[in-house]
Amino acid sequence: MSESKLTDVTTTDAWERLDELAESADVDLRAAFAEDADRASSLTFDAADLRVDLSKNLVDKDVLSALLDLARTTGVEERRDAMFAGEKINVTENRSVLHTALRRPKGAQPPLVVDGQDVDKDVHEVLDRIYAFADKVRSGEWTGVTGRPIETVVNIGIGGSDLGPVMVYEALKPLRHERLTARFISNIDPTDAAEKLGDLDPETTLVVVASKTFTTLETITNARVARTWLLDGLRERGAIGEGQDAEAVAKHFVAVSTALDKVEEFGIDPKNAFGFWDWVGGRYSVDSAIGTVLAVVLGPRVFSEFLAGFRAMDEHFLSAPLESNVPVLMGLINVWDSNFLGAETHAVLPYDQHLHRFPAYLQQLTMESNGKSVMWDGREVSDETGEIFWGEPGTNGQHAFYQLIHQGTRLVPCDFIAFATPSYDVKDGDQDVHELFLANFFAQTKALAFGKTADEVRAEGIDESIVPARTFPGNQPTTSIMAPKLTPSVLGQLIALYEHIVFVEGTIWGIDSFDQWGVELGKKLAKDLAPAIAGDEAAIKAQDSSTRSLIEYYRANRAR
Ligand SMILES: O=P(O)(O)OC[C@H]1O[C@](O)(CO)[C@@H](O)[C@@H]1O
Repeated sequence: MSESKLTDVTTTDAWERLDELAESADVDLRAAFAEDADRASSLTFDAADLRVDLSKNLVDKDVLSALLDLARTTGVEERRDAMFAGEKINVTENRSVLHTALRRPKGAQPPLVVDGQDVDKDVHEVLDRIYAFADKVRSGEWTGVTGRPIETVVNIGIGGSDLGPVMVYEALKPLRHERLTARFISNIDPTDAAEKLGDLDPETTLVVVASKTFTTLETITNARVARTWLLDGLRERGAIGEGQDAEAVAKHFVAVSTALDKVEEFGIDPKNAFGFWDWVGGRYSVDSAIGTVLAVVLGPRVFSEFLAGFRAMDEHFLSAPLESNVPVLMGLINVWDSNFLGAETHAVLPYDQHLHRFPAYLQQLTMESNGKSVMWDGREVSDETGEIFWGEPGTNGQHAFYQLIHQGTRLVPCDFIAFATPSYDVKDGDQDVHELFLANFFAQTKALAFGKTADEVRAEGIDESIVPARTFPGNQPTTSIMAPKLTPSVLGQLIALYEHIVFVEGTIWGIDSFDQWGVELGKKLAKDLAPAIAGDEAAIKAQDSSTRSLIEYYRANRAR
């Protein structure tokens, strides 16, 4: 997208209209549902296998029509098509943004060729290699250096090289190979590696070092720690002798990266490395080779169903008209809530224990993507960007923070996610426990939308003095997302849905959702601070007084 095409969205007619509507319109959900018997059906949409009910949001026909104008004015469809075609829409890094190419089926037409690169061919070559490797590990043909089959796959990565794999593993764990489990080391806090490796048997452990850049301090440090752990462990039990380190590393370490030269420098055989490309952002990479741990433990069939799910949502995003395009509508409603109604945060509340890491995954996807204050032409934005995402699975959250959503002073839009069929059929006597669980899901969005009036409270004979405390204002916006079951495909659909929501919001705000310069300064400073922490007096003196005194506290209190 050329700079000249970028108009500050806040200067557009659509924005002005939305400002007016926010001043004048006061959508009352009780009244809106009472007046329009078709509200639920007209605001419920299907996208692939997802049923998405937007009717409990604070929108009416005028608001939606102005929001759709905003999407047209800001060229959401044109920029979407540019992204899928491989145009360099990541302007600050001069890169294409092609995570959607990772899930194109073999033989998709027309083929995707970008800058002379046959993207489809490259994607499927890597996928085929990953699947062949996964099959070998799963069948027991690939063994550790002592000939024993692999039992634990340890993924070492951070950010996008961790959050996606761990979230998907947790979500689909019942589908894992019966011999294989996965563990995930991400934090440079030595506790993480110590606890995750401590009780493992090096003879049956395979380490996947996952890093797009292969320079990330946490990952490279943890990979070295794991290599030392592996070699020491094998030596201690006499499993390897002098000169066998490289052989052991070759059987127990594989790597995933865009920087295959650095993988080799680290000592991992490039034969055991799976590549991807700079046009896959870290937080958009779970469906690239970064998912190798998943292909191994869950299997190639599960992984390909997962990819097909992403693709199904991509097709919806590409082809549905704006008026029924779910990622577009959800992105627009998020803009309405945060820029016009003053919502400061956005909760995502999955009613499925297997999705317990989904909110953490979405935090990186949404906040690293859209936490920006300059537009892609370098000018400062004129209004808020980047929603703050947070959440926990239901029903746990109900007993923790829902009070604030129901009766606090803030507007907290919530996405509720649930599945018709549970992973486990459990009965409490005659009671289907999943039905109890879903009763909570339905009850919460109902209570948030319609509340409980003072008269309804009084009608229950409540003492007048506590009627205000027991009244629920309602009118809290929610979106309900349901699907038949949490399958690999449905999970892929959900992830792609949020990827595209982020894209829509970023396009409207005119920001580059695909860079992450904001994390660079801290990374650099951490490296620069190392000498001061190690006791270099000159380096300590060079610090500001607060940092200096914190380092001095550390040095005085570190027990060894
Ligand atoms: O995969 P890498 O290169 O190790 O990076 C890990 C993560 O670090 C970040 O660059 C941010 O620090 C993320 O965007 C990325 O997912």
